[in-house]
Amino acid sequence: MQVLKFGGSSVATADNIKRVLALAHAAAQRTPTVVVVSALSGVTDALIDAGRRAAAADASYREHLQVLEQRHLDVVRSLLPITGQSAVLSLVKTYCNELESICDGVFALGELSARTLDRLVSYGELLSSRVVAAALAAQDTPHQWLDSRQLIRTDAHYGHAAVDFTTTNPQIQAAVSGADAALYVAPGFVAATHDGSTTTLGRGGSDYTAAIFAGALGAEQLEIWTDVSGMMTADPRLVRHARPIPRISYQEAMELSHFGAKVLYPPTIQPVMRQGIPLWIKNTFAPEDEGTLVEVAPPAHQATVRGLSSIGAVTLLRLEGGGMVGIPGFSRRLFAALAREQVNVILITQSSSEHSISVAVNKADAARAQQAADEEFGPEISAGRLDPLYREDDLAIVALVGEQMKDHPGISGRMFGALGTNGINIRAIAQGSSEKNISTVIRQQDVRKAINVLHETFFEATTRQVNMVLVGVGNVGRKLLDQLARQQTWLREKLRLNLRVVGLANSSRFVLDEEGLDLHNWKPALEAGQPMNLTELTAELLALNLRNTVFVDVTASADVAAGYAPLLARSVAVVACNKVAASSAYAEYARLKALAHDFNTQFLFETNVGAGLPVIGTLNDLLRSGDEVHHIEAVLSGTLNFVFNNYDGTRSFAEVVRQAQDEGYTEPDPRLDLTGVDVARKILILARESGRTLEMSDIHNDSFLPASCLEGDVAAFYEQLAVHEPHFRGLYDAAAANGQKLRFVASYADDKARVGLQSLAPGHDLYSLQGKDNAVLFYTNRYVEQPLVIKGAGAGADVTASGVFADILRAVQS
Ligand SMILES: NC(=O)c1ccc[n+]([C@@H]2O[C@H](COP(=O)([O-])OP(=O)(O)OC[C@H]3O[C@@H](n4cnc5c(N)ncnc54)[C@H](O)[C@@H]3O)[C@@H](O)[C@H]2O)c1
Ligand SMILES: N[C@@H](CCO)C(=O)O
Repeated sequence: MQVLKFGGSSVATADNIKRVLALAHAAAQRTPTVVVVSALSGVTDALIDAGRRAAAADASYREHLQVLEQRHLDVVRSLLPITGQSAVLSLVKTYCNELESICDGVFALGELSARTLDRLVSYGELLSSRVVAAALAAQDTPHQWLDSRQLIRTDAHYGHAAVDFTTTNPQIQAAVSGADAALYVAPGFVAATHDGSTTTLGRGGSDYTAAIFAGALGAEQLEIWTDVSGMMTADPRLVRHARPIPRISYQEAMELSHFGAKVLYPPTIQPVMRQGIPLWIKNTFAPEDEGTLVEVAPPAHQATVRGLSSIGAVTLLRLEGGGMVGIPGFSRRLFAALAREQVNVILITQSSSEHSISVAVNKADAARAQQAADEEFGPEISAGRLDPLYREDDLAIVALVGEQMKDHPGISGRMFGALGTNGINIRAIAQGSSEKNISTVIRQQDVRKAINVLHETFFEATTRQVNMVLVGVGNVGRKLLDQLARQQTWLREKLRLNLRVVGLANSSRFVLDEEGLDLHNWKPALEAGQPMNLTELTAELLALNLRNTVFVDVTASADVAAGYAPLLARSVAVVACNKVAASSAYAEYARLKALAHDFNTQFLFETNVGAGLPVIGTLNDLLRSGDEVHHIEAVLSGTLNFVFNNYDGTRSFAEVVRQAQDEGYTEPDPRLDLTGVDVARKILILARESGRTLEMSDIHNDSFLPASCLEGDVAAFYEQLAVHEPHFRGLYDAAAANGQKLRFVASYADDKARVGLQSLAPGHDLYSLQGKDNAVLFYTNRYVEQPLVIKGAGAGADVTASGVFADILRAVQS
């Protein structure tokens, strides 16, 4: 004996019912089968709506009932051959006439009682089960229609009646054992009181009907046929990679279904759990899919978290005040007051200080709950011993479910860590001591992000989505996009990162696309984007509320740098090769670092010094391991090193500078390189990263550039370089005469930093630098006689882009 239940979508149309017939027929070949059906999808709601209209003296209920009648007649006509239609067509009409009479009565009285409503909605299942039975008859499949109202006895709690199993079980057993059919069809949801008045078992109650039949008959299994392929690891409407859970315990299934996994009506579990009857959840539209098996003890599995669930539209109510500490009875009074108002409490937390109790309730119940509690505690509130009940709306509950969580340390740590690094604030936490469920209350608007982050953390060790916005698509930005495009597959396969660029901007346009831009063809999307406006870009990005988000600044713009703070404050990581922020006022640099720390995110700018060379990372490692930097000497300008390596008077100084710019070593404005400002910024950043509180004005800059080179624009600057050719030639000749080379050197020692041109002899550590190389010498407590040296290309779009790339990976992997 087995019981199969088909939900509303499985019987929504004639074609769907044909699938049900085939499945039922096949099942009955194997073993006697009871088929329980829901109403056609949408019918229960339509019946409630018709009843309410009638009660509100709105005569339009008649047209609504006609639509319902027509829908059922149409299904019969397309499902059955003409010869088999007449009996069931007249039955449908009879039922619909009864429905109309009930509604006419409601209309006349202007009142819809719970009892009448149950009577009204029972017709949904009566109709659908009769249609299915008639279709079986038409195809000569032996079967018997069972009237659940005569078999399932309940109390008179209309709308949510409680089953009297002592009477029900023998009635079901007698009805089935007395017949010799192999296939039975019964309406779900409906039952009756001892005196025959129709009741219903609560919304979703057809599952429960099926479980009651299965329990009474000691069925070998219960199958719930629906429109998804099992109970999913998370709501598939929220999580694209949600997948069916192959096996799950009754307890876990109950937790998940209580918490919003709508495929199973929670009471369903009880009758089958009592007898250990296996329960399958299967997909009518993909019967070959394995589905979910709910059983006593599913095999242990590596994923200790079995599923995730969420409930939206939650309100948190908090009773707080010194007056409740150590005094028994406050929680009893609170819960009694809520119970009197029929308020269902979804979650409870109380701090061990006993200073506050928080309860989560459905938003629809919140006003009643608040009033009930305020009335109950009126005297204490007036006396100032308790605060008025505090209410916070627009919240949701997100929960991890899994029986094995209790044996594994660190699950809640991973949960809170994953939510925290994504800027999701947890308002309350609840975990029962059985630890089957760890629940967090968060903002409603964070639910999608939270569920996805948690799904990735607990179910998708294989892929983590990273959402990146790149501002600046010049030399470095374009190279970075090339590198990302080339590495995307590798990142997915080796690092399990699905790195997507969801936003791009240059100085004129920006584009955001939640689905990710095509890295091989991003230009058309950017050109079709909106006019660049950083405030709008930031607002739109934050509104998308994507997980693992990184904002990458590859501009040289002070405006863009000024926009980091609001991003960090929402836990968006910032990766900058733009040096403006880290070299701005110390207070700003410190504020951004503190924001990153406080909001559990990253502010990384490795490429600010030495481009792709690991300079800042190495310095941080030295300090973290307890070393102390007391002296730095460095060549930090790729441009100036290139210029002084290539200038020997055979080509003009201006030509060599132009070549550096053409090859992509200079700043967008090359005067920043030639004046030494770019180098001053870099030594300032190194000093700060070494723990010193220096400002730009503390850096002594011995510029070698004649003052007139800075008057006017970049074109005028090149003209002035040409005018001052003898000056540059003089500098070169003086050094060459002594066998020396010109190097623009930055140094830091004794809390003082300076930058300037030096003429270095062959033995000097910085003498033999090639091309656009940089070199940094760190003298520390551990590197005393010989410095720690970092050396290599210090400018160039390719190396810089790879440094930015490394920072992005650091930001999302930390
Ligand atoms: N080139 C290198 O070797 C190197 C090395 C290290 C760091 N950097 C830094 O990289 C940054 C970019 O250098 P680049 O050579 O790619 O410059 P670039 O001039 O080629 O590109 C700059 C990009 O930024 C965009 N931009 C400018 N202002 C903007 C604004 N307000 N809003 C949006 N976009 C804006 C421009 O449209 C352009 O797409 C600079 O900060 C530079 O210091 C460069
Ligand atoms: N313009 C810079 C780029 C690297 O920061 C340089 O030449 O060093």
